[in-house]
Amino acid sequence: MSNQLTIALSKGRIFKDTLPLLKAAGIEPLDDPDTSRKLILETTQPNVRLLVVRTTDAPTYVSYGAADLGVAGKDVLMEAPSDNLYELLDLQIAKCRLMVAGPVEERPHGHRLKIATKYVNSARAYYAAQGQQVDLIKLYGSMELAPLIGLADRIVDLVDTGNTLKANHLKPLEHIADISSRLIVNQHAYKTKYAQIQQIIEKFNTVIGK
Ligand SMILES: Nc1ncnc2c1ncn2[C@@H]1O[C@H](COP(=O)(O)OP(=O)(O)OP(=O)(O)O)[C@@H](O)[C@H]1O
Ligand SMILES: O=P(O)(O)OC[C@H]1O[C@H](OP(=O)(O)OP(=O)(O)O)[C@H](O)[C@@H]1O
Repeated sequence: MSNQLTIALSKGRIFKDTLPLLKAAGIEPLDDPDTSRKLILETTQPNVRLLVVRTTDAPTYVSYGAADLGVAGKDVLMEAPSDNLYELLDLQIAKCRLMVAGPVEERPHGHRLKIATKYVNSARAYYAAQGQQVDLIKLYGSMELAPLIGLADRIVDLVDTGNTLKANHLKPLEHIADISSRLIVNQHAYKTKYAQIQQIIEKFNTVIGK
């Protein structure tokens, strides 16, 4: 049986915050994804490689078994649940909140609330639970722009420091969920590579929460 282990990570925040965890497990990439164009990174452990994927694609690679492990934000996992994977560990990295936000000075609106978001499924579930009918507008980024320009009344987006909201004359209104990144594993790989994965989890646990 192959002891090759493949881990899917997205560039940027998740990659940077996962590095200290990987390092504790003796895994260090041989290339820096910010400067290299390589999408498969070899590591200091010859049997471990990292895949550089888009944030929203990490669960897909793991779900299909193209990666054994991956790191994904809870926002991504909530928005598009995948089959064939387990959420193993809360890595306590990339922490933020999924929130409803709106203009500092709310304009009166005589219509159903228009909500712009890239998290349409999470937003739909949230408003359904509130018993509130809203119109959802799917965006892929720069959500904060929508209320400024009259495309929507409110947004559902991630908030950390609140600086992006503030810079755009918006304020947080309602808390939907606390978000952090999770270690996800393909269910089949978890069985066949159990000892190897368990070892990594133990090393990760020595760093988490410090
Ligand atoms: N401001 C933030 N503070 C802390 N964590 C955040 C923040 N914004 C996003 N995150 C978390 O980090 C994850 C990755 O976010 P990141 O900004 O690196 O990628 P992205 O912009 O969502 O993806 P892409 O650039 O591929 O479109 C998100 O899914 C979320 O869980
Ligand atoms: O409350 P704050 O600390 O300002 O963080 C919130 C911002 O962070 C995220 O964007 P990010 O910085 O990841 O940019 P991106 O969505 O363009 O990747 C999110 O979409 C918000 O815009």
